[in-house]
Amino acid sequence: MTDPAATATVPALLVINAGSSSIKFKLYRVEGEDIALVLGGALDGIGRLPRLRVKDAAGGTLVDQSFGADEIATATAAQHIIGDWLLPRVRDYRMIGVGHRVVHGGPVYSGPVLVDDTVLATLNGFIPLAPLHQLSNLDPIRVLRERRPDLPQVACFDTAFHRGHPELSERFALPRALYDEGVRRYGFHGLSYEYVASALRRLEPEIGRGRVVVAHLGSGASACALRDGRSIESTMGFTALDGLPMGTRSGALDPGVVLHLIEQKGLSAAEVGRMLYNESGLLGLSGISNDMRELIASPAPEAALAVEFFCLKVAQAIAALATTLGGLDALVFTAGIGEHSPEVRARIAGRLAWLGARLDPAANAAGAARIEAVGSTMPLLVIPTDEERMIGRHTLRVLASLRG
Ligand SMILES: Nc1ncnc2c1ncn2[C@@H]1O[C@H](COP(=O)(O)OP(=O)(O)O)[C@@H](O)[C@H]1O
Ligand SMILES: CC(=O)OP(=O)(O)O
Ligand SMILES: [Mg+2]
Repeated sequence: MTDPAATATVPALLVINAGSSSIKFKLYRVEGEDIALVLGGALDGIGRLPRLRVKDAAGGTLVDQSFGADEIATATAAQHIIGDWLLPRVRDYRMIGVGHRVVHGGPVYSGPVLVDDTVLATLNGFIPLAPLHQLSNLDPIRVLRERRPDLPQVACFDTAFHRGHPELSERFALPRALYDEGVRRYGFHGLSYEYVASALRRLEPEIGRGRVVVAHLGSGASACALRDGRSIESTMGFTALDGLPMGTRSGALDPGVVLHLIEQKGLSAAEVGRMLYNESGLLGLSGISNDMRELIASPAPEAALAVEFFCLKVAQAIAALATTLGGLDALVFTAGIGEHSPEVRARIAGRLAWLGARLDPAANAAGAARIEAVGSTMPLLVIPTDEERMIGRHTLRVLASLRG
């Protein structure tokens, strides 16, 4: 029998976006300098309600399978399930490499990089700066390096798009030496913002050249000021804890609270970390859920408070970023909440009415690409993000540069 791998000639690459409770993956066919989606899936609810869903490029379901919590209790177990499912599918292709989302590239990386031992060791050093993400991001790289050492792997960073921020956006008001040691505002969700900036350039080139704030509202949430498609400032800082309140993360906080928790309440650093990363945000405020859908549906006043708090902080952040930009030519919503919640978009836009933002309720409810009303001083847009496609594009470029 012929080994299909020996006959497979169509080049393809795999993209992995591994998070704390989910692993997303996409397989792309390489077509010259572009990539075309073959299939994409996610295994989420790891350790709770694991569910593997995979769709083909046309949106047809290839797999929708639920597992017991103890069947897929860890990210490693999830990787094995995905690997076993993918293996016979990727055999039809000539795999040229794998691209990964890595959340923290620290001060070292301002663009995607081919992974080798030195890169991996450097990225390991950033694990404490992104405790919810970095280890999960690096784990599949390590496993694949063992199983397929011949396959080039490319790390693409959430921080890279924000490198080159003006000094004012990068600094904390802390002693200067700390900045030199790397204690800076890095910013995250950069792959998402880079994708949105490229989509804006394609869909609305004039808007793309202007002063735009993009609100990436998902499990993690941040906002970014873009000028001419380049990042000028982000609400996230040294870590992905800063800025907006998130599903389980506090967002910006008076640092005195941290001192209080340690000095007066006797919490250890690990306990404070757990509180700020896992027990705060929408979950902490509501005491009910970290999921915006559940909070919007809930009649509990605590849920309503959490939703309103979130929307207020997002609107405040947008106004602050508009100040950095010296004006606002457009506002873009993206990621899970930004793309799918008309309610949240309406509340945020409502709080920005003083800036002249006006939503068209019907377009907003329909999730249209342009949701501003006639008379709005600025376009309001919904652009679905695609971190995986951005990773795929970067990966292809890095692999092409290797071939010279
Ligand atoms: N229809 C919706 N209404 C409100 N929130 C939603 C909706 N759909 C998804 N979400 C929110 O989006 C979040 C996930 O966003 P996503 O960008 O997929 O996050 P991540 O990729 O960081 O895990 C969920 O926690 C959920 O709260
Ligand atoms: C950096 C970050 O917060 O990522 P996510 O939204 O995927 O958790
Ligand atoms: Mg995300």
